[in-house]
Amino acid sequence: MPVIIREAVNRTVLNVISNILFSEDVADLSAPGAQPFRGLIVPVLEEWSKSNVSDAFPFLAPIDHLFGSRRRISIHLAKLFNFFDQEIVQRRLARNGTGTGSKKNNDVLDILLERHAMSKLTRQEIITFLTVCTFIEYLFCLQILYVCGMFICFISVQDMFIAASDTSTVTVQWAMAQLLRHPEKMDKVRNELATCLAAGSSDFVRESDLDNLPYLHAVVKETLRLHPAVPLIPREVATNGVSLGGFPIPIGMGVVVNLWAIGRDPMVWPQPNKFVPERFLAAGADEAVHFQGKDDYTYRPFGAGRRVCPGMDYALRSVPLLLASLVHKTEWRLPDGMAPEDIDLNDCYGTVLNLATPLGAVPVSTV
Ligand code: HEM
Repeated sequence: MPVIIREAVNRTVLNVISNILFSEDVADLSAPGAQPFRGLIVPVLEEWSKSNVSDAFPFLAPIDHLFGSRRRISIHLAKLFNFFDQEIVQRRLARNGTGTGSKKNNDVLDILLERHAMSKLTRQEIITFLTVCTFIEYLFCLQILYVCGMFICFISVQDMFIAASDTSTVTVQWAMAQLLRHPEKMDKVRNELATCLAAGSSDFVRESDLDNLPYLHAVVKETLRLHPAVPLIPREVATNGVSLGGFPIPIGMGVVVNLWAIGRDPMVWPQPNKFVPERFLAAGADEAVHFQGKDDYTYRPFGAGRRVCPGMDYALRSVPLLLASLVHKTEWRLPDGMAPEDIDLNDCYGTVLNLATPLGAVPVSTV
């Protein structure tokens, strides 16, 4: 039975976030079908991505608040708030010694409750913080303001959209699709992992192993070059005297930076449409095509400047770790009758750049 890679990775990503926040898994990796926690998030994101009449006619905002998606969002958010409120209640009971579970978990909730005990944070502020942390992987147009020495977060939904899907998940999915399409590259990743982990005592890939897995990182880099999760970045020209390709761009004009096209520029990348992780291993290549770039802008899958992706460092640890965990000691086979070249690498662009056809593969344990 094929596993839908995107679904499995997405559940794992959710569990990573929930464990950082309150030391619990919120998604069941083995249960098929809809997940209760995801069921709390997805309706909010769906409503967020819909247009409101007041987007075009701001004076009609009161009507949206009464009948539009803003009203439905508050109903869905109330359910999520209630979920976090229960988490707070249970943790406080455990800390008082009257509930079950561990008294101290050294997670974000513990830190927030300590601030609460010092009267530096209200319960509602804790709930707001947990909610924003949950969405931060999903949200794209968002601003975080720091108020009163503690985070109070306001989400500013711009007039475009909310990313209802998550960047790390699609990147892992693209990497798996390319590795299954190129079995010889998959073998290289697996051999590198086997060699690296044979030197240690663990069967599991750990974050500390990542420093010894250059080919794995090259695969992630090549995946981001060909399939940047966020392919288009909107910007507004902020100064006078800007020109692009000889055309003057007036101040205030909107421009769109096309990371997808930059990654496939034949002037920069030989055989631009081919999946060749080795190009990132050539002598000096790593220096020249580092994510932060040099002075040129030939490789910027996380954007650039003041608005550069703040999740970059986290993504550059979590994406390789997720990918390595998927392929280490598990062989992935394509569904019966499917050849590597049958994998559909066409993309579709909604809020992130996704595979048009979800990737399914059959895991076979090699332990
Ligand atoms: C492979 C994974 C990821 C990719 C390819 C990616 C890519 C990007 C890109 C291209 C931008 C726009 C940057 C710009 O405007 O110059 C961005 C913005 C952003 N990313 Fe990521 N991202 C990833 C993962 C993450 C993660 C894991 C988080 C949070 C934990 C995150 C949070 C954000 C936020 C909050 C912004 C908006 C920053 C702003 O507008 O000031 N991203 N990301």
